[in-house]
Amino acid sequence: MTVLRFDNVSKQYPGGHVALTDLSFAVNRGEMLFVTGHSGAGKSTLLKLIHLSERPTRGAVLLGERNLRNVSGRGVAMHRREVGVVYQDHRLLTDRSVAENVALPLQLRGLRRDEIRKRVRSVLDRVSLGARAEALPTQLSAGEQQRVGIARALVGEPQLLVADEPTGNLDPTLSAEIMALFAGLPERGTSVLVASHDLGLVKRMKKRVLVLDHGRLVDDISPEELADG
Ligand SMILES: Nc1ncnc2c1ncn2[C@@H]1O[C@H](COP(=O)(O)OP(=O)(O)OP(=O)(O)O)[C@@H](O)[C@H]1O
Repeated sequence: MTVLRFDNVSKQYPGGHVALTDLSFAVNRGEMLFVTGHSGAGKSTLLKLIHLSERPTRGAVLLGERNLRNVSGRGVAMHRREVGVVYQDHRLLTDRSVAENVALPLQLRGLRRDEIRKRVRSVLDRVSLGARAEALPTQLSAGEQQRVGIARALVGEPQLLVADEPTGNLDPTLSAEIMALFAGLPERGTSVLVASHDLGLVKRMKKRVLVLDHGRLVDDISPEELADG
């Protein structure tokens, strides 16, 4: 089953810069893949089209059956419930505890307090932070902070998780830990799309890799090809 599809997508920013040209690919349910490429290749732009921070100039982006062109107003918030986003700088609220940060998306949806507590506890256990629920983000290590960001993106049980350079600020050991966490998500049905310019890290994961070059999709490497290499 296809979760995400790009059909001949191009993106030109106001001012004329062409960030993506005629991009087509599909992501299956429970698939993990990377998008890589040099700085400015268009990785962040691709992710922004998925969580509707940007719109394509041409072509169509579909989440399941839904063409995102037809999503606007309140539909944007609804759409973002189905797409979890992890940022490099994790964007946590520093005056709220770990548990409060993770609870936020569910509070915005108006879930009951006991339901929120249950879900937050469960997702913090999944990222091995059950014991740090009451800590403030500033009391955590960089890797732990990133795991809180991941928990916040997962707590709403999105069908797709997108992450933009999620290990950009982490050392190699912590980066590998975070990647292992992502790699476990597809087992539970969540598809994962990670943008990273760290080719060494990407290759070690032996997952599908989309390669962008100046906004064009120049390679779509299967896990089998990487396993052979
Ligand atoms: N809001 C914007 N307005 C105009 N041009 C933009 C805008 N955002 C990005 N660009 C340009 O589009 C191109 C692709 O940018 P994008 O951020 O998608 O690349 P990237 O592969 O994520 O790069 P990096 O690895 O450095 O984050 C770049 O040339 C960038 O300068």
